[in-house]
Amino acid sequence: MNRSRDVQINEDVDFEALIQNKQLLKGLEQAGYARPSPIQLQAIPLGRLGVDLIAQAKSGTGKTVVFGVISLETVRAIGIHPQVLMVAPTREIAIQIRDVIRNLAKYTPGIRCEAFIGGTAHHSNAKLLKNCHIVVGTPGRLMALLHDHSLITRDIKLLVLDEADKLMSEVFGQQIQYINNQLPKKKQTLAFSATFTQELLDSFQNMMNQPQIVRLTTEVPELEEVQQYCKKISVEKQESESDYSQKLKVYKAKFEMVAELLSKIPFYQCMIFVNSVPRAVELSKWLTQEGWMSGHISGGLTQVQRMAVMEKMRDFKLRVLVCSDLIARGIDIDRVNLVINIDYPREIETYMHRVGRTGRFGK
Ligand SMILES: Nc1ncnc2c1ncn2[C@@H]1O[C@H](COP(=O)(O)OP(=O)(O)OP(=O)(O)O)[C@@H](O)[C@H]1O
Repeated sequence: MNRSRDVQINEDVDFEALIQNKQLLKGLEQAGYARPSPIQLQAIPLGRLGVDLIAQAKSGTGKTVVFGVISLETVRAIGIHPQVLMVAPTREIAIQIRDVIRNLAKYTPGIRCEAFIGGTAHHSNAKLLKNCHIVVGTPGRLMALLHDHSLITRDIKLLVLDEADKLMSEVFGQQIQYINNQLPKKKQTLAFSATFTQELLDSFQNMMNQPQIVRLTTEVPELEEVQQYCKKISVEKQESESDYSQKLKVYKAKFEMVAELLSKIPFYQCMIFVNSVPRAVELSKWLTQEGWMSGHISGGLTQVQRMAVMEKMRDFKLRVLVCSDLIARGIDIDRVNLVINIDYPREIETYMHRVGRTGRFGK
């Protein structure tokens, strides 16, 4: 398969040149990873040295494998308390990371990785934490587990922050500081992001020790093989018409345009981003009536419902997923080759994340 330059390296290097651990190499091979991507080539050797690291690379270029490999090189299948803590901003990303780590660790006996997320039973977490070497979690749940002392941190040697720009933003920043304060001072910290700003760098000042920075793009990190188009929709406004009724008309016109695009563009799976949750629900229902295998996901659903929708999408039981920005980041669904934004996102970065749900690993 032809992949874009985003994920190709010029050097004649394979994973064996970066990693000695045979079991991990077998895990990588079984997962279908033959050669490292540019971010993997640069960040894995640095991370293995034990230094603090901030790594930035475009969406879908393999950042999870970077911290997956470094973590599996760090943990030992001994002791009953966690040794690695990974934090992700959404429950869906946390579950996805857990699955990638388990896959990579398939041939590494005795290593356990579990996800701890909000919306699931808290009481069963303490049991899961026993003998769990790699903990992946969302900030709120991790804080709760620290509060009630079920998450014992004394053996933690590595902290990973995925989607670090989001984790260090106003929404989660204080929670991350709190979590970090509960961890041993002597540990390695790795942070990953598709975007990079001076603000992000500053936010790590009191959390990292002279971090190494691996930054693969200095411009807007757009994906090379993803073609982007824009379609303007205009609806005439009657003089007596209210803004609300005009808005409804615009949405109706957008829905019809979506149906037209889905019929005209050949695609395997599509993600449609909508700013308003009620509109997302409405669009998904309407598309189902129109004969598309469609579902919707947003923070308005229960965790069980959210997981069921994601599973259906991954199992190809849905072709179209109408989404809020809940899953604009980090979600990796191989077959998604069409993304539609029916509203402009509120921030440029969000646009980039939404678009990055396709073209995964240079496809
Ligand atoms: N060396 C490799 N060879 C082939 N495929 C790979 C390799 N590394 C990662 N992948 C695949 O690339 C896809 C994207 O990886 P990943 O989700 O880690 O990207 P990311 O950089 O974290 O993206 P985002 O910024 O959107 O979170 C995954 O499907 C993964 O299986």
